[in-house]
Amino acid sequence: MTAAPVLSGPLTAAGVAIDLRDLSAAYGERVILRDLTLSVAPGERVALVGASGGGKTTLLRALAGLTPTKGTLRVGTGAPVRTRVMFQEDRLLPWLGALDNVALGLPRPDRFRAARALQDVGLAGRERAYPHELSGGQRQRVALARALAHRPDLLLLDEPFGALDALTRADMHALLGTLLTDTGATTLLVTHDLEEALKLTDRVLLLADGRILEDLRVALPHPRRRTDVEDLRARLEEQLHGCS
Ligand SMILES: Nc1ncnc2c1ncn2[C@@H]1O[C@H](COP(=O)(O)OP(=O)(O)OP(=O)(O)O)[C@@H](O)[C@H]1O
Repeated sequence: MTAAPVLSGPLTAAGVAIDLRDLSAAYGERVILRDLTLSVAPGERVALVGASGGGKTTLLRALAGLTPTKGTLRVGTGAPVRTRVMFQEDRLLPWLGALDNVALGLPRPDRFRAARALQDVGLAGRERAYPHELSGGQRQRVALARALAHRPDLLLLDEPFGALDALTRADMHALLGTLLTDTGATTLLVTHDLEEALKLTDRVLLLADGRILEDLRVALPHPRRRTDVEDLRARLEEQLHGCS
């Protein structure tokens, strides 16, 4: 287990508000999101859970501007928004070392943030390591560092730990819990792991058939332990079974 580091000032960002009204999205004739209305406060951490095919990834893609939508979709106040997405696969470039992967796309004066971000995810000393020289968990740490080094206002996490074993995932939860508190980014996390949702976020949205069926606030202090979230998890599980 790596000690959870603390992000330094240069990596913090101002989260943005999200305002969706009657938002719909479709692939051809097939409607995926149906008249969604949702407000997310700046810096809020929200989990999207629900059965496969319910539209979670489509909603993330819409927020990243990658899926055409109808209705109102506002992210921030009109100024450019720094959005970063982290996926289940690390999507690192195999021919670049860890530091260069993190620095990719950063303006030259901001490159110092890459080393700092690697340090904050517990990979100081592995700057030159190529992706194939790192474990799956370490590669996801690099991917997380890459996202954070850009100081995102909006952080979109699409099942980022879905491919990791249970122990590595627990490590990543501890790490991400600390980093999210320090970054200030508005965060949306798509996950099938209810414990992950309840440990890391303050609000859990249950999405089914393109609609929000439940909007659950998690008013428990961080860091959260498994025992803290057990009741809520049972309630959510019931809801999930009810709509699958
Ligand atoms: N590019 C696409 N073209 C056509 N249909 C798509 C496309 N992407 C997704 N879909 C369909 O849209 C529906 C919603 O997909 P989406 O990935 O948003 O669901 P999800 O809730 O994230 O599912 P999962 O939990 O399995 O990742 C699915 O039925 C999927 O097959």
